[in-house]
Amino acid sequence: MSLQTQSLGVDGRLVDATMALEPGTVTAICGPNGAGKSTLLTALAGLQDGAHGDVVLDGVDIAQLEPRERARRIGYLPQDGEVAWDMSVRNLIALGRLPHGDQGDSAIDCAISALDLGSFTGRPVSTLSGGERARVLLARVLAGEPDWILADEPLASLDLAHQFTLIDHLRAQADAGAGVVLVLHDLAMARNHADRVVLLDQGRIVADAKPDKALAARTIAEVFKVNGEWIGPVGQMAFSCYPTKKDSG
Ligand SMILES: Nc1ncnc2c1ncn2[C@@H]1O[C@H](COP(=O)(O)OP(=O)(O)OP(=O)(O)O)[C@@H](O)[C@H]1O
Repeated sequence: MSLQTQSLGVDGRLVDATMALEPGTVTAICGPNGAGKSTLLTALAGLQDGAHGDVVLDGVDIAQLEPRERARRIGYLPQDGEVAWDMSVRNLIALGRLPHGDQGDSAIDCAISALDLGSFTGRPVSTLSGGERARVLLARVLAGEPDWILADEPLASLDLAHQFTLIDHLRAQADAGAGVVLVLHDLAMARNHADRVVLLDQGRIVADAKPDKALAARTIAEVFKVNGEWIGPVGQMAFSCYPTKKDSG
């Protein structure tokens, strides 16, 4: 169940990304705006136009996989998920079963419960708030029960309670053997909840290590140009930024 890349690149956007992702773990991809996080995640899903190099899933180049097989194995949530046409929440989530060609009621129910969507199932998607819609789109991915869950900023529009519910659920998926790869802007979420952080800057991997190493304060200062320090107990840390100096003149 390994997912590996070799010299993965997209001209002008991603350079020579080589890594081996582990099933059963949560990996966070972090970095400043424009660093190449979404490009890397999309390429990992085999969906990035113009990508060169290799993405290998269990020894097979994903470019060789039939799209339906690839979709069964890799669930991908893009950054700004669009809903092409209006339908009920349950029907949209059920689309996650398409690669399997079955109804998958228990998987759909499980995804609905994981994302706390029980009271929304009959609602048209067009009537949901942004955060509610984001949860539905993620539930569609989970309903497909993929081996790999690749999600681009899945926490971005969720309130605090739903962020933690989702992180707990993704951790449970990893504990059950799935590989979880998340683009995260929230460095504290990455530090506290990921097993590993891949840090990108200007299209290059500048760190690939356990969160405390990849997100050391010195590295954050170099990459994000923000000085500060980690505070709080392990597992509940926050990054406290130092005030920016202002010119007195
Ligand atoms: N379709 C495109 N064509 C050309 N360049 C693009 C395209 N999409 C993104 N880029 C550029 O590629 C680089 C990487 O973009 P990417 O979306 O991967 O960054 P990111 O790290 O996910 O950024 P953010 O945190 O802002 O979402 C950026 O410089 C971006 O402007």
